[in-house]
Amino acid sequence: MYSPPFPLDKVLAYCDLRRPVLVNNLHMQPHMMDRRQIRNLLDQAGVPTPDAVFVDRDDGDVVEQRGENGDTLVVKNIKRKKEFAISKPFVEKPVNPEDHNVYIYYKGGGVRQLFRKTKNESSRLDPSEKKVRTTGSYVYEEFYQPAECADVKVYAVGDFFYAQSRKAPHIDGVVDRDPTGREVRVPVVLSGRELEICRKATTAFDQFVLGFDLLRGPGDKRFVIDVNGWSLVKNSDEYASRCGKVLAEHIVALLEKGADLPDPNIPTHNRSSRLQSAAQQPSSKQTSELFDPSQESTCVA
Ligand SMILES: O=P(O)(O)O[C@H]1[C@@H](OP(=O)(O)O)[C@H](OP(=O)(O)O)[C@@H](OP(=O)(O)OP(=O)(O)O)[C@H](OP(=O)(O)O)[C@H]1OP(=O)(O)O
Ligand SMILES: Nc1ncnc2c1ncn2[C@@H]1O[C@H](COP(=O)(O)OP(=O)(O)OP(=O)(O)O)[C@@H](O)[C@H]1O
Repeated sequence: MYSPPFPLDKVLAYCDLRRPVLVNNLHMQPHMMDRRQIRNLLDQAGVPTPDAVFVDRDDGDVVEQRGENGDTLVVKNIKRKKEFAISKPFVEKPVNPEDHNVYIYYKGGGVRQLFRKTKNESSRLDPSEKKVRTTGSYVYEEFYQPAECADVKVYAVGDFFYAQSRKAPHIDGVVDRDPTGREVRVPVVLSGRELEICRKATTAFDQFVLGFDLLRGPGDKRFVIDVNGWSLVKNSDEYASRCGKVLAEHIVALLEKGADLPDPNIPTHNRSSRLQSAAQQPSSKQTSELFDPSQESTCVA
């Protein structure tokens, strides 16, 4: 996943013009920068996700908490004539997926605040808080207690799905690390149904390499709760060798299909002038606005 200020528009324009071999569909990236769009894509693809309510304060949504402990959240928008409700326990996720300040609200009171790991801490409990955040836009999702208190992190490389579990950060907020300092992870064998869900998820985003989180809820409930974009496993030789093989085969297959690669026999400065003439063609108007050909050598590097 890219983060601002990475110039995605410029990169997309460059790829449209030069058509390099792309492992992942870059045009899906903008749709992966908003948790609402991510959920919509998953839902459309038939990937199970927890029930959710969206709060869009920029669009005039108003939030009320009802019941003794504010256990029911009601979202209203008079202009749009909409009213939705969700009851605790629920998870409050900022619409920006790069914002990892995800809060879990428990029935009767208490909030577990998750954040990007700092040393060995991943979350903190405020036992008395009952009110949701009053600024910003969020996805509110039903909370499911995970089987074995664990998240399942899935790393897809084509049709190869590697999964590992780790203690869910809301359990006690303490990151378990091995003697090398890596977070403790345990390889997971995915069931046939889980693999089917994984295939649907990668297809939904048209990504060859994709990381996402699977929640094993009560009974046979399975949900995709988070999509992280390009992500690779850091500490598994088994994964590394299979990932390398699958990726290499995929890239060779793409090359055999005939990608429009820059001709390595043309020096970069000549390629820049060729690019300039292409950029000046009327059909490339948008590209030429976004992409400065004098920067091509930098981009290629
Ligand atoms: O998916 P990736 O490979 O891009 O990695 C993500 C994130 O994975 P996620 O999105 O699946 O949660 C990692 O979290 P985990 O999977 O280890 O929990 C996180 O590691 P972390 O917090 O440092 O954890 P530790 O290594 O200290 O254990 C890492 O931060 P950096 O290594 O500091 O960059 C992030 O990279 P980025 O998004 O570029 O900031
Ligand atoms: N609906 C849910 N029910 C139960 N637990 C959930 C739910 N959604 C999220 N969680 C828990 O909260 C954690 C953080 O949620 P999520 O993965 O959506 O946020 P994130 O900040 O994008 O995380 P990441 O660091 O993986 O990018 C999950 O790893 C999981 O433990």
